[in-house]
Amino acid sequence: MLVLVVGGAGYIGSHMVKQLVCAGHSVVVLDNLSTGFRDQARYGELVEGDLADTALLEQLFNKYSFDGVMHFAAASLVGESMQDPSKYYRNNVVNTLNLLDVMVRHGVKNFIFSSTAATFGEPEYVPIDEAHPQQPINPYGASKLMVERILQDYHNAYGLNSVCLRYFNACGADPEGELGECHDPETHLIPLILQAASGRRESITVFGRDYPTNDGTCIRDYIHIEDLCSAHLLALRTLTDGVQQGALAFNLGNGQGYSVQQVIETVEAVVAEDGCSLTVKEGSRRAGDPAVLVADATLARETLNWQPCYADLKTIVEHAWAWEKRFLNF
Ligand SMILES: O=c1ccn([C@@H]2O[C@H](COP(=O)(O)OP(=O)(O)O[C@H]3O[C@H](CO)[C@H](O)[C@H](O)[C@H]3O)[C@@H](O)[C@H]2O)c(=O)[nH]1
Repeated sequence: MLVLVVGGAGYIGSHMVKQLVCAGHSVVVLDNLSTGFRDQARYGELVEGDLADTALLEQLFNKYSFDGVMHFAAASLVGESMQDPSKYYRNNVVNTLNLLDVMVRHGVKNFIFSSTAATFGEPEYVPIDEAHPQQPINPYGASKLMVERILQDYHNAYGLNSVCLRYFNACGADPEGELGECHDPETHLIPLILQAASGRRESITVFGRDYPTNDGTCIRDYIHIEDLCSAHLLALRTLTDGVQQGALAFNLGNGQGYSVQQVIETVEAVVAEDGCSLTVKEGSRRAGDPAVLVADATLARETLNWQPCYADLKTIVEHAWAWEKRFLNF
């Protein structure tokens, strides 16, 4: 297969490109390297640019006959989306429309879209399955839900087949240590704790201990990047093989929640093996954080035959720590 991976130099996209190449597929990466890194684009052919550039998209689709497109490029900071919704609707919705319209014009029918648990908003029940109401509470979640709805209409009108994969908490790193998480700024819990352990950051702050959970800290469903990527590959295959058609959507998580406190304790245990420790500070709640977010991913397991390999948080943290350790002089 020849696959276009948009945002293929970012955290999730770069792992996806490696997995596609290792599975014997050819990949063209489109990335403007604003959040992606040249160093992360070590597989596939890199084209620098973004989805706002429709002339570039036309050129790419004229040059290559893609079997499918995977779209990872998005702005994804909840807080920023409240301050600057225009950026989110333009980047995540308008630019995605540019891509979809080029696909339709060139008859490319298979599309895999990075969606998010944020499309559900405040959970009415957990674990969250696909039947859960989607009522996003921030522009980031709303922008992703808009694309989910657009994809349904594009299937009905233009026969575009798509799979939306709603990530819970993506984490971990390439088990071979070649790729990992490098957001700037970093906002995600596991890399922040690891940076506190490696000395790149002074401390980690717990955002609230007064949630209605066992230890008072928020619970999340941490899903290894490799498992996320394997679901994408299965999703693409189910479309290209003609097994499934339509505008599909699946929730992706392990179905097991860990509290912030449990994550900190797991990291402490892993980094202690290298003689490292960290300073934990107490903070107040972060606006917009639900107490518990856990996925019911039964549909993905049954429909795509998806079998995540890394349900154990310690292994996830070990892979992320191996990546973080390149900043230490070990
Ligand atoms: O310094 C920190 C950072 C995070 N947390 C806590 O750790 C948990 C996880 O926070 P992350 O920021 O790592 O992840 P989120 O659950 O907020 O974010 C996830 O869900 C979001 C939508 O809800 C977006 O999709 C985002 O990209 C995805 O990682 C939350 O309870 C948060 O309050 C802290 O206590 N301290």
